[in-house]
Amino acid sequence: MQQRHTDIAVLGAGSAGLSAWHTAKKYTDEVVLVEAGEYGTTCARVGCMPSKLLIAAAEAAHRVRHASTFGVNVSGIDVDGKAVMARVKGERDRFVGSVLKSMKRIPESHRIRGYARFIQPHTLQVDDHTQLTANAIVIATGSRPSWPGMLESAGDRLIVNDDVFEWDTLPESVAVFGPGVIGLELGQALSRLGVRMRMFGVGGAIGPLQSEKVHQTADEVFNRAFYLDADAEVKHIERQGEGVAITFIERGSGRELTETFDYVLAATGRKPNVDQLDIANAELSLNEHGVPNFNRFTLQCANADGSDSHIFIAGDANQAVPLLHEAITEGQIAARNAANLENVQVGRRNVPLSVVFTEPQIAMVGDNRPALEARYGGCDCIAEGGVSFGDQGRAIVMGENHGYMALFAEHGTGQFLGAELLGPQVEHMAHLLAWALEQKLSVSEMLTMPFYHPVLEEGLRTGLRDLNANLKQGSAITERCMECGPGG
Ligand SMILES: Cc1cc2nc3c(=O)[nH]c(=O)nc-3n(C[C@H](O)[C@H](O)[C@H](O)COP(=O)(O)OP(=O)(O)OC[C@H]3O[C@@H](n4cnc5c(N)ncnc54)[C@H](O)[C@@H]3O)c2cc1C
Ligand SMILES: NC(=O)c1ccc[n+]([C@@H]2O[C@H](COP(=O)([O-])OP(=O)(O)OC[C@H]3O[C@@H](n4cnc5c(N)ncnc54)[C@H](O)[C@@H]3O)[C@@H](O)[C@H]2O)c1
Repeated sequence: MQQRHTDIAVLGAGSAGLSAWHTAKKYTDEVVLVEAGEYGTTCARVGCMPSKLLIAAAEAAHRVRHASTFGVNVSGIDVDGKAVMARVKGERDRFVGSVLKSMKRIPESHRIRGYARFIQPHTLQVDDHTQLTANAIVIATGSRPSWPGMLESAGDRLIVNDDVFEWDTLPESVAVFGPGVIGLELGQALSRLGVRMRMFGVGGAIGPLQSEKVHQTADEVFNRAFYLDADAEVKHIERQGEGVAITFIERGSGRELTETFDYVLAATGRKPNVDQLDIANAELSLNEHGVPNFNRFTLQCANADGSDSHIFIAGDANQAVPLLHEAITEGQIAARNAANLENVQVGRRNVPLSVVFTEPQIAMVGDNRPALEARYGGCDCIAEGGVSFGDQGRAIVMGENHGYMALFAEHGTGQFLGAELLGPQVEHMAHLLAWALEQKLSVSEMLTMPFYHPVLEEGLRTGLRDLNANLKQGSAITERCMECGPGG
């Protein structure tokens, strides 16, 4: 057994762990990165990048299929599943390759391969070959898919996102459980690629949406494209022959149907990889899910006795905001503080921003409505405005005029607070709004910004004008912004 000591041990060479390692290295030469699995990160191997590659193929198929909307007739469309998956995997390998290349910047002497577990608060066992003690530790072990027991009846046909990106070709059919972020992105992509797909949820949730109006619009728009029952009644799941038979009550008709699918894709959430760390030996204060309690601004964990720990937790492992850009920021903050235990500082956190790459896209900026209600404690301080993309000029031009945006601001100050967007390419608008929120702009200040014509952002201007009117800081909109250009 090798005995080793280091200033800082970083557990997990994912996006959070890598950003932690590089930050820590600025403060000390004694930083060890421990990785249990393959190098390459979840984002590049089975997350952000391969999912966007599959979506890109699906968009191509969708464009061709709907070219006749523009008077362009394409005879026949043939989705070559093998070619689709070959490109997904080929480009995915390129992204993984660039991560692997960047790993070379981390000397071998700073890396340990193996699964880390706590023996004591400062001591880790890595597989059965190394005992590592560290002055400070950054847990950056990520998360993994989780699913309810009922899906286990699908046997070897139960799959998760990781499995999709190993396919050599597309299957005939998939039942997706979980209309969350992963389910919506992958389910819609598969459907557009010609895979027979039904999507089942519980409790009615669709992605991260909270605004009733946006949620309702999403339910309608997605259901025009594919079968989505966000509050499904699934009676029975059984592994049968070459697939899985699912008995459910069909939305709309109310009929009990039994349909067979090649696979059941579990997209029912992810759980942080802290349950197999022997975390009890770290003597930390844990929440009801067994995840260490930590400070969101310092990433420092709390000891069981309430004092500050030498352990930090970053990225999906802490379950707070499981997004790539947050994982990187958290890795930096955690490592900076792990290297300065006597002078732990609050790190700068950006305003919440997330995008779901469906079509129409979903984007969330700032706190959502329930979070704002909680913050303002029912003081009637929040104004809401909104606009449909239904008759937005550029969206009509593109043949993508569906969706709705809800915008929030503070009464009195007129300060912009956040938004829920469902619409064409709202990823870009969401960035503008996040930047405006970072700058603490008021709605009237945002309205003084330039808006080109004809662009989707003119729809945003209409929404902001509606919000401004509801703030009682501007004139009410009686009709769309025709003086700003047609279809604004
Ligand atoms: C399908 C999918 C699509 C996504 N799309 C997006 C997107 O479009 N945009 C976005 O912002 N986010 C997206 N995400 C989320 C994003 O991928 C994650 O937030 C991000 O990858 C988390 O990084 P991480 O470093 O916390 O975890 P990871 O990259 O998973 O790294 C954790 C590492 O820790 C290792 N490890 C675990 N336990 C141990 C141990 N005990 N000892 C040593 N090593 C250990 C693991 O092997 C792993 O390498 C997506 C996720 C999925 C699954
Ligand atoms: N575009 C992006 O940024 C992106 C893409 C993919 C993933 N991610 C990240 O990964 C995280 C995890 O994504 P996810 O989709 O696994 O989780 P999620 O929490 O977004 O969605 C899980 C969904 O499963 C549903 N569900 C739970 N139990 C169910 C059951 N028994 N039957 C049917 N449905 C059930 C939930 O109601 C929810 O809608 C996201 O929160 C996000 O942070 C981000």
